[in-house]
Amino acid sequence: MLALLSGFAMLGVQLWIARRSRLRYLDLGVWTWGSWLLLFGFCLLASRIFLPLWFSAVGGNGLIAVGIVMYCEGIHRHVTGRGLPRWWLWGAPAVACLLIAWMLAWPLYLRTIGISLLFATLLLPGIGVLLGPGWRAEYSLRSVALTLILATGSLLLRAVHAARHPEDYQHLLQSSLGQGLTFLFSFICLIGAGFGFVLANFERVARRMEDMASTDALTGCLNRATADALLRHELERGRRENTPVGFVLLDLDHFKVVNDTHGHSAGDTALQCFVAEVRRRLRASDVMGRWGGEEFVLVLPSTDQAGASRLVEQIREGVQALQIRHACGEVFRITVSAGVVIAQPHEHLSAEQLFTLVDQALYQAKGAGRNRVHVQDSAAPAPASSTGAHPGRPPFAPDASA
Ligand SMILES: Nc1nc2c(ncn2[C@@H]2O[C@H](COP(=O)(O)OP(=O)(O)OP(=O)(O)O)[C@@H](O)[C@H]2O)c(=O)[nH]1
Repeated sequence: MLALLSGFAMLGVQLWIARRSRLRYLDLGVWTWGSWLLLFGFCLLASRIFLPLWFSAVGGNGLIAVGIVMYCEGIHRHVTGRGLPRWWLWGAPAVACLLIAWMLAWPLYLRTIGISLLFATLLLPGIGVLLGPGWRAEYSLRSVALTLILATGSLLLRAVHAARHPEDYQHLLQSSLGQGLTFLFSFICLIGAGFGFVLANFERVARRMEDMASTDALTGCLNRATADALLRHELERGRRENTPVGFVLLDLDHFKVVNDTHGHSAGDTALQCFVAEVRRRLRASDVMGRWGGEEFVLVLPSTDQAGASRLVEQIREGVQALQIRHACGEVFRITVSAGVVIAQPHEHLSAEQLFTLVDQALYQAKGAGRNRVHVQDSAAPAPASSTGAHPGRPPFAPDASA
């Protein structure tokens, strides 16, 4: 009992401290409460020598039952973004407390069987969600699933032990290796699950930070540095595997007018709708990045000129057909111009040269009246500087991928 008390006290303190750091917005709060409830539950059970039996048994086991439900609530919130169904969250602890009170009249070995089965049942919703959607979330959640399964198994073992050795369960302070070990092991597993849950929360924060460092917050596209790094990677792979790589620069037409006419937030909505429209036409291996403002790039591995032109023409038509509905109900349309270049493996074009060429192609598309696609021949000489490129564009920044 002392081991469990100190274990849950340590877990509670660590969760509480973790919550005061950058993890405060996560679901650790519910687990912290669950851990305190389990700790107080065990304190009440341990005080049965001083307190009336009904008080320590119902209060202690009841608090442990509520603590287990809180753990499952935390797992559900973490994995699904929603808590347990309300009827279970409130109903399960209430029914558990009633059952525990009812079991008081039973012989001790039967009460042990009943309470062990009750706790094991309360753990099931947490295990279920961890083995389902939780299995594909953070890796640390798998260790939480495993430890909760071990805790449930140990509780079941305790029930079996009590059924087969009722003589070991004659009075509360009777020592028995079988019942002591199963009890200790099941709750040590719960403590282990708590530490696994903290790790899963850290894993989630790390993943969010990684996403924030590599993606654009408004559109969810890769940011410029990441897209640039992937372009270089795909060029290298294209050379090695002797396959062409398509590079596309997309620029929304007269986007300043969209902002000026409909407002900046309508412009943001247009950018999001545009990205969704483009993305649904891409293959999983294609890369879409936001190069800046209303400019986006596509890196299309193993794509020849015919394939890239067809795709970009479809994108242009799709964008033209989009009806963008702003929050105030206003509907408006946008168009896009695109420059396309194909890097042939034997040409050994650098990312900088490719960008200069695609920039020229976009300039042609804009100059020809916008809402069109211009395919640039990669054999055309690339100018040494950005002279003649799309006016107003910052030159290609080779350090963007650094
Ligand atoms: N709403 C919104 N507007 C943006 C964002 N990023 C850039 N813009 C706007 O995009 C506009 C780009 O304007 P310009 O570079 O003049 O280009 P344009 O009006 O699209 O004209 P062309 O490209 O020549 O067809 C500017 O008004 C920027 O403020 C953004 O994240 N949200």
